[in-house]
Amino acid sequence: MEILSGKIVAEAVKTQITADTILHKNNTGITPHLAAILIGNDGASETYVASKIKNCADVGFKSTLIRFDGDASQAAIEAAIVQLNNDTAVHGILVQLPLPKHINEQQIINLINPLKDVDGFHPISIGNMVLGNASFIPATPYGIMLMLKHYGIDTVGKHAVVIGRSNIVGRPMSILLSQATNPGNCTVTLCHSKTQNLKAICKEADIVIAALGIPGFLKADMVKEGAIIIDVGITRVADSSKKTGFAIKGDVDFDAVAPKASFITPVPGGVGLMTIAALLTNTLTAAKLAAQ
Ligand SMILES: Nc1nc2c(c(=O)[nH]1)N[C@@H](CN(C=O)c1ccc(C(=O)N[C@@H](CCC(=O)O)C(=O)O)cc1)CN2
Repeated sequence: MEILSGKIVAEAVKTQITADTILHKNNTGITPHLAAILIGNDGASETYVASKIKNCADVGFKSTLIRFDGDASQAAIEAAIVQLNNDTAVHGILVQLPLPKHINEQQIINLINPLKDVDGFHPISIGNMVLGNASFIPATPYGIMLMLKHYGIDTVGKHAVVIGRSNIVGRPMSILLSQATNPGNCTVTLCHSKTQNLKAICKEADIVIAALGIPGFLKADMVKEGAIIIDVGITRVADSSKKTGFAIKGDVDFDAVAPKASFITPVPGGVGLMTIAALLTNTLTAAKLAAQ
């Protein structure tokens, strides 16, 4: 069994981005610039956005954080997006999810200029991804693809089971793994809360992507010997032994599943870190596109 380290791969991706950013600055005089919108004060979202801002600085990007109170109006958030769309010094825009219940999420996403849609959530980005055209790929599935590639894992012809059909992870992951690339070229089964015989389906899988948000859901008796296990879960579970008061738990029962796996991602230190690395990759691409 080999652990797929998000820490190692994300560092490698960031080293490459740092070098490319220096080149881009030397050639164009332009510094890639990411704008992040954070609404409310959800603890996990605060952590992820803070990490995005820090990582931008690490690779030589500019970043701007725009904060709204949790009761901000749809109109106020939309006005901020329009302003960022019109700001030629900003290359990438993201709105941290989830949003407060009173905000229409799709309407917000639809408003982002697709050329600055570094989260890859805009319908144009999703459409291009499905068609196999150049596009911004949602950061978590993109990060997983970068990780599989880094470790030289051959996925061609393999049966991949994706558990979870969210627009930001499961659904795009199923599309990417089905594309005629390597990683890719998988036969994909996309499972969700209404799937029958989930255990039997998982047991058939050469690759399992667990992205359902239930800590420890994937047990050892649900996976076959030698399977590749990718854990997308990042649930905060109360843990008084931690300074923070919580532990981060994946969707995989790691200790029980790891001995059966050929490769497995840890939580923390796996897919989460790749999400940030992929976002940086998309932001540099957006800056390069703007300079053309
Ligand atoms: N606008 C977006 N919102 C959300 C996305 C996204 O891609 N775009 N994905 C997730 C959250 N997410 C990024 O925003 C994210 C999740 C996890 C991590 C990460 O680094 N995890 C670490 C642990 C960090 C910690 O909690 O201490 C790890 O797994 O090692 C980064 C980004 C939902 N929202």
